[in-house]
Amino acid sequence: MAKAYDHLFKLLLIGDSGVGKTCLIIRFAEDNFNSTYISTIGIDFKIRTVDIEGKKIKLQVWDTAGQERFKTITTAYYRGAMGIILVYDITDEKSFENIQNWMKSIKENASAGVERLLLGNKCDMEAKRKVQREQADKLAREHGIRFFETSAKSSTNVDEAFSSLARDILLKSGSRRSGNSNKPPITELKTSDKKNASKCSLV
Ligand SMILES: Nc1nc2c(ncn2[C@@H]2O[C@H](COP(=O)(O)OP(=O)(O)OP(=O)(O)O)[C@@H](O)[C@H]2O)c(=O)[nH]1
Repeated sequence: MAKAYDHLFKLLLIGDSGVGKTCLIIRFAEDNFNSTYISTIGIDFKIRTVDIEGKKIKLQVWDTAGQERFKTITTAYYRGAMGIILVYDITDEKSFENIQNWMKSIKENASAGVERLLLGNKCDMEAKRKVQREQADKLAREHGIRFFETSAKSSTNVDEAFSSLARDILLKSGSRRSGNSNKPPITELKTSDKKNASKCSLV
């Protein structure tokens, strides 16, 4: 029997409580959204297989609780992750300021070569925006990582964000084997990101 996938990548979502980590995963894995807030207890995961560069990539996406009291449990899962998605809420400045602490937590707990991605979620709530796109763009550049504004509610950029991270992991694993890097530079993504940003603010 043919193998159902070519690669299995483990991804992890981290960020403050209430920024929308669970909703992003449910949108990505089940194409669904629920506005009732049920805070995650500990850790959970969902699976979706995507097609990238002709390869079937099975993504095992781990959802962590943002609440401080679960930190000991959740940080134990950092080590096994190949990609970590840092999420803040564009209507909550504190959740953006805390990204620096989440970055620190990655440094302390994750594997050295882990791919990171920054997401500003809830971009459907433009009227309540507190974090400007440019601020997050600057932070992402300082850390040399990609950045998307997303909405789990309107489905904006959710597939794009997960696929982009999976592609970077795939290219990295390929280049590790062949000794060269095919990863498009982060600046090359600017044009498409800008397009998505305007789409985002129109929602
Ligand atoms: N408007 C809007 N609301 C969202 C979006 N994503 C999540 N929410 C709402 O934000 C609240 C929190 O979402 P969750 O996905 O549970 O947040 P979380 O980050 O998993 O929270 P913890 O489990 O406590 O860490 C819920 O009421 C969601 O409906 C979004 O893109 N837009």
